Amino acid sequence: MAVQINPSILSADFSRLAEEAKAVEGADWLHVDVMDNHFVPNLTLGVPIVESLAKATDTPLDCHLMIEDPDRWAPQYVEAGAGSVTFHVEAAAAPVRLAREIRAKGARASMALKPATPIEPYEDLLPELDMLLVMTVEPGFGGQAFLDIMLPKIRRTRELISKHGLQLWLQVDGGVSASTIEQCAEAGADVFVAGSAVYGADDPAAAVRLLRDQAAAVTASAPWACAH
Ligand SMILES: O=C(CO)[C@@H](O)[C@H](O)COP(=O)(O)O
Repeated sequence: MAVQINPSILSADFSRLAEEAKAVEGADWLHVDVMDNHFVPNLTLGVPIVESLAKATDTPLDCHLMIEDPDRWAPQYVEAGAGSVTFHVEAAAAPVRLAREIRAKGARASMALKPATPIEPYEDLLPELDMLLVMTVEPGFGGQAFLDIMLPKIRRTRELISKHGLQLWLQVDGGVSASTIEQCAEAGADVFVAGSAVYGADDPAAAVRLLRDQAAAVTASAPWACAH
């Protein structure tokens, strides 16, 4: 599979999470935004809800931890049933140890960069990861405008992945929609988180398919595209 679409449940109706998860079955992963009101100025959900969601859907969970002290909490999200756990490098005390622990527990390890965090200092960490997330908005809220000044960072990250011959996925998150997904794909992203563009659509499952088709059309000719 060359591209993946991960609907973000931040834009879903939290009183009907199980139904909202089922509404996007067919998506590659369900993106779960965990916020603690410290690392970001918003509060969402935690381990018990992830545990319930994992039982309510067959779609694997991609948990994005926008929290302080991910070194302590990330392993608990793996135990709760997440198939992929993303921690922020700005918050992690020991990112290499944490990535190894997530992998050892059986999940994919992923690291996120806020918009002002460059990728270059972390080049040597890339082999420790299964996915790198380049935020295309300031983390904390859905429905924000896509930051197109992140496109060069996506491009540079793709170049580093190719330079090292790695298979890790490159995810973008924030303001991803039918208007912006092609630019992200052209820059080298292959995993796309979309909240309002999916859950704001009349037919969320159809929105996922359309976004996937748009991105796939771009990456089909990309030299870095490969089977995951
Ligand atoms: O992590 C975040 C926001 O911090 C995202 O996952 C948003 O939930 C994406 O929502 P849209 O920008 O697609 O509406």
